[in-house]
Amino acid sequence: MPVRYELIKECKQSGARLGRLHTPHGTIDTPIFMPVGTQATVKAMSPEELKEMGSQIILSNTYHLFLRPGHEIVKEAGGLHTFMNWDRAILTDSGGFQVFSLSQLRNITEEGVSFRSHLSGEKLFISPEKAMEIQNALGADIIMAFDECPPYPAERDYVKASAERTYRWLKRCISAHQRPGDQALFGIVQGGMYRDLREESARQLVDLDLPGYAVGGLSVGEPKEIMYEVLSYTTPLLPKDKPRYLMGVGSPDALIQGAILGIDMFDCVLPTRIARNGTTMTSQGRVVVRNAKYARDFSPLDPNCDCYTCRNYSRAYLRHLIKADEIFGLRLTSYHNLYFLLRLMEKVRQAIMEDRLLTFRDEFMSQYYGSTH
Ligand SMILES: COC(=O)c1ccc(CCNc2nc3cc4nc(N)[nH]c(=O)c4cc3[nH]2)cc1
Ligand SMILES: [Zn+2]
Repeated sequence: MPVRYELIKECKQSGARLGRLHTPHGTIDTPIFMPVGTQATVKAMSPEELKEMGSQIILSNTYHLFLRPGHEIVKEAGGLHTFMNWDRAILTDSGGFQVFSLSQLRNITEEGVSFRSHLSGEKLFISPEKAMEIQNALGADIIMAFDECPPYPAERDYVKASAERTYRWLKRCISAHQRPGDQALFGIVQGGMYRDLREESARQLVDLDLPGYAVGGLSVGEPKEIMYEVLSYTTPLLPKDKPRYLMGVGSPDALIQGAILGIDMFDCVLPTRIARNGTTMTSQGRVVVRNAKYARDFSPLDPNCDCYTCRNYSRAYLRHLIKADEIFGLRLTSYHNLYFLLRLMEKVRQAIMEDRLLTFRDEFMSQYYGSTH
């Protein structure tokens, strides 16, 4: 059993849970935020810095590593953990979503997806079997089924046919998985924004008794209220004794609301991507530190944060570095944003322990967004 979820406590105020995810590369306290390291590095962060801020699991991408440097090279290096010098847990996404969000000239058939590399333009093809071959070579502790994430909005007929094909692809992934003893394969619930299709997809996946379940097809441009509505009727269909992973989420409010709705795992490029243009998340809300108003602001980025960035540098200095396009600038803002979200999830876990997650949400929302909404 490569990955085992231990349910510690259910929140009395909401659908939130406190859990522990035991993996061959360490134990993860849930609910958890996973920093995204798409190309075998969390951009601008070293493994030591990620450990220092308390990260227990990071995400990498099959699509990107297949294109460059190629999964054979990573395998020859001894796998992703050795290649990137990360001895804690890793989850790899299966490439379905990335093919659609990154490459041109795509054609999707029962067999798989053909596309042109966004790097070289060469014609490539990924099938469920290929996605498993790549992920087995990379060696992540948790791997994702090869699926289609339908666009938003999408016609019901399209979403229905897509979800049915994704289910057939999942069975092919299970058959093609070469390392079920040390890599846990998670299924991905699809079905768009259609309740009956979501319920059917969840039922089919639960019948396969998988080690974990992701909710896919969300955070694709739909209003947050719709995402929350889909979660409110989907997560209760998933087994309590298995981890639930909401893909591609997210912002502080969505992390808290997702936990309230019973999600245990989250990932998003948001904190590191916005850091690179000088946008930071602080206890008082977003601070766009490249803004002229911080030119002479010698106070810390976040007075309530004890991270390396906030203990040693001023907003004026950060603004200067970002404006000067200095690499150290995006390192400092990335470090803080990741630290902020990892601490936020710690506070969420503490609130679940004390049965006061809804109260915590209201307090956080009024501080961060200036109102409870
Ligand atoms: C500044 O912020 C940003 O740049 C930024 C970019 C993208 C997202 C959204 C990411 N959303 C998302 N990632 C996803 C990854 C997925 N993977 C699979 N296999 N299947 C899915 O069904 C799926 C859905 C997703 N939805 C959020 C934020
Ligand atoms: Zn900080």
